Amino acid sequence: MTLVLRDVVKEYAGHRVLNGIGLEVGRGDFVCIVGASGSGKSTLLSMIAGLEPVTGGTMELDGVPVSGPGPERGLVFQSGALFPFLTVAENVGFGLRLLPLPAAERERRVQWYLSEVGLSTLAHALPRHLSGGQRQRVAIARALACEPSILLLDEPFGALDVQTKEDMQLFLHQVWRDTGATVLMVTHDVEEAVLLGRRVIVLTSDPGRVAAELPVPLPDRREIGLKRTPDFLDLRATVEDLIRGRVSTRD
Ligand SMILES: Nc1ncnc2c1ncn2[C@@H]1O[C@H](COP(=O)(O)OP(=O)(O)OP(=O)(O)O)[C@@H](O)[C@H]1O
Repeated sequence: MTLVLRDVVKEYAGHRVLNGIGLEVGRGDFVCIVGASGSGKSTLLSMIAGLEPVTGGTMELDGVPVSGPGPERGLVFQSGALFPFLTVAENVGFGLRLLPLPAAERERRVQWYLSEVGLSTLAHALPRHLSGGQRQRVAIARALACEPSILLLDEPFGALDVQTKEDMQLFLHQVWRDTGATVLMVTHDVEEAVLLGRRVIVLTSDPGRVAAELPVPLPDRREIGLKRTPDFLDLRATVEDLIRGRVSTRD
């Protein structure tokens, strides 16, 4: 799986929101896109998800132009957006109904991904009985159950308290390692981007452009203690400077 964007432009009513975006995401990668509010992060992800057309440039998944949504791209939003009258298991299985799979395979995937996100015991619960973190786990399991080529996440932990957010960040990272998924996540949280990404792409605003693409010099197994290491703190400061539009002196 390779996602390639070349010179992508997005305008709303003649107003240029994104300009000349180039991006390549390969199989098994974990890429985080950060930028200030209004830099066009959500717009970029919506275009990759096929929910918004591009104004210019090209966007291809394995050489095929992206022209609409597809099951090979799994999407998770900040709100989780679960179906309130479906159980946890039914929510996880929802997207599978659209795939040509035998019933037994659907059931196997629902059970497997529920266990992967640690929610097997809540399979028959309704979303309103879950905590915010548990709801996001269901949303992630629902997206993963379709075994997408790429998982697209838009601020998935933005609405969670600090502790739950940290737990969920490490959880997502573990799921990524366990399943070999390809992940593209947008966030305004620089610390989150550096903690999780193998690469961090920084967008500047008005119009949104790629200011830098930075490799993250941290081990593949991430833990919270890494936030205090010099490599982490250096990269975080570099990204923050880039977002503020300061020329960084760090390499
Ligand atoms: N449907 C739309 N119609 C018109 N303008 C839009 C639309 N969607 C987004 N925009 C504009 O595009 C710009 C980028 O918005 P977007 O939501 O992509 O930014 P963002 O970086 O995700 O911001 P945030 O971090 O605050 O969510 C903003 O100026 C926004 O007003």
